[in-house]
Amino acid sequence: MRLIIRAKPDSTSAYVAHYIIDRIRNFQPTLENPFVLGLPTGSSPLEIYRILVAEHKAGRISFKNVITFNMDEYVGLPQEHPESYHSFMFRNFFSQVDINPDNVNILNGNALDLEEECAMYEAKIKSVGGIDLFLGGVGTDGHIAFNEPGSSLASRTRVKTLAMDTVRANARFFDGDMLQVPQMALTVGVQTIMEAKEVVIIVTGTAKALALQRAVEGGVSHMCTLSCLQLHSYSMIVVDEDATLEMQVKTVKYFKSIEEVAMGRGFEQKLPLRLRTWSLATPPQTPDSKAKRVSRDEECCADLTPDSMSSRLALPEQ
Ligand SMILES: N[C@@H]1[C@@H](O)[C@H](O)[C@@H](COP(=O)(O)O)O[C@@H]1O
Repeated sequence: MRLIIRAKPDSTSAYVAHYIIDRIRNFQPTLENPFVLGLPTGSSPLEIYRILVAEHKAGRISFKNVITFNMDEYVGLPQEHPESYHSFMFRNFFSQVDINPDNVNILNGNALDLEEECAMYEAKIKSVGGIDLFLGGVGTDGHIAFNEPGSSLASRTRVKTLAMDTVRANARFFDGDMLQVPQMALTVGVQTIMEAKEVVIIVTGTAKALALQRAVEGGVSHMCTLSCLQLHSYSMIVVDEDATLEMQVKTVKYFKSIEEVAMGRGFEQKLPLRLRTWSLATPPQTPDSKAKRVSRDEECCADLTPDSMSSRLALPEQ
């Protein structure tokens, strides 16, 4: 798992938006070989969508050959309700870019048979070859999509009852009235997310600091489903400084130093060639180079444990 730390929410969002743009561009999607993107709702990705739209309008990115799958949708809320995730996605993103509406997939929380709807969603993801990059946010209790604490780490797309904390948090979108917030949702499962080739999560603000701490420094646990990313071979959490407030200073410095090394800053003479040339800013271009990149990633992490990094970079002990 990589942890990228930026100073403020804006620079955090900008990093993620440009990362996604680079990924899509390098993939060079076509009608026959589209890029498959998993997407979230919530306030965390709003600035990312704004940047993606702006970059599209500037002619720097097209979504014509991109297929999307959204993470979740409320049960029982009409699609045309302004707070449905359908409305959110079309308002903030889809209606402003060149995506083919047929390529947009969002769970139908009003389907007659919700279980069948979930099974069909899983099947559709498989039929397009799986998700290339799943973007997500996190709830204050560490949930990913709507996989609330206690969700099975093997879960797949299903109906989920929301935790009281989530209903309370989402009441801000429903005039502050918890009674208006749907109490059930359809959500992709933890395993559905884990099967994406790459997972990128944005986390900003002090309200998410405890969740981030548990996910990064704690063990893998169904009580903080974001922690599942510790078991993903190609995952990245992009955070602002505020979100790191509950983590050990040593952990924060460790992840910052990893990025420094990856960017080759200051260590050109001391590090082996493979580390000097390994750059976080250069995403893989093809499935083949992606495989190579993963192995280099693992290679780096293998000999850059927090302890070895501390001594190599002479990080002060906390
Ligand atoms: N289902 C969504 C999640 O996908 C999202 O990550 C979370 C945090 O939202 P926000 O970014 O508004 O804090 O809210 C909801 O629970």
